[in-house]
Amino acid sequence: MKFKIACLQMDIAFGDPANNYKHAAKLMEQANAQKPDITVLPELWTTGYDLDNLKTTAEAGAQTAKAFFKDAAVKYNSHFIGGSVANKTESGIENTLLVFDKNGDQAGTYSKLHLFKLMDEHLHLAAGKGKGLFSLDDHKFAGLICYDIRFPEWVRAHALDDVEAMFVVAEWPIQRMEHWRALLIARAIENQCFVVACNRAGSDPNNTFAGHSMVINPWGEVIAEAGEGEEILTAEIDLVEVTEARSRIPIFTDRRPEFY
Ligand SMILES: NC(=O)CCC(=O)C(=O)O
Repeated sequence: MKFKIACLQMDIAFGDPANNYKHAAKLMEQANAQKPDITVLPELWTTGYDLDNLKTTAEAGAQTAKAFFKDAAVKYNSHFIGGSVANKTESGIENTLLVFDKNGDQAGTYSKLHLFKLMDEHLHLAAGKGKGLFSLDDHKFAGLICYDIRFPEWVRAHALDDVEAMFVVAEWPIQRMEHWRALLIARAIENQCFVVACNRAGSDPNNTFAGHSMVINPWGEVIAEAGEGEEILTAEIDLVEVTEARSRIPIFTDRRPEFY
């Protein structure tokens, strides 16, 4: 099955959800010209990394974002990997990815498991507890958030659940852009799956972000890559390539987990 993907590599206004909602809505309207099957947004796109003010800007149960994606999915007849938002839960504020299918039904959710100390996440956020698995059109996918890509064992745990594409939403700074590219390509090669990675563009008071959203095939070939600025990156993925790669080099049956 083929899916047309649109990554909304948006700039994000620091701590200003109202403006970010307006801006995301405008980009969705523009992306609709390409009629994407799956639309992807970046990490913490409603607030950016304004972590000091999350107590006021985080949404209880991510309710506003959920209503926004429910409407957008039906309006644009697109599945949404709705980036992540600051989500007030009983355990604290989580960095939560939302997935809505094109009928407007929530298809998945995942709260970031690995908190990134270099950007103070551990001081403001509560870590998630489960995997980011979901299905769209009877295909298995996974959602990962930014720093998660530095944990190959976490990504592999999803691949072992027969995932065919991993969606990574991020706010990855430009200083470590070469890590971003290398890690994403490695995760695609070693798990023989598509990797669709949507980063943000622009700057906040502490960081300039890399952009360079990417779509990578199961051979590790970059089939689409954005520049540094705001951009809608589109690409088509054909999941038959996952089956082909996995039968040509059968790493999943050749594994020797009894020795690991
Ligand atoms: N938002 C993040 O998780 C950033 C991760 C990052 O920059 C890294 O180098 O890892």
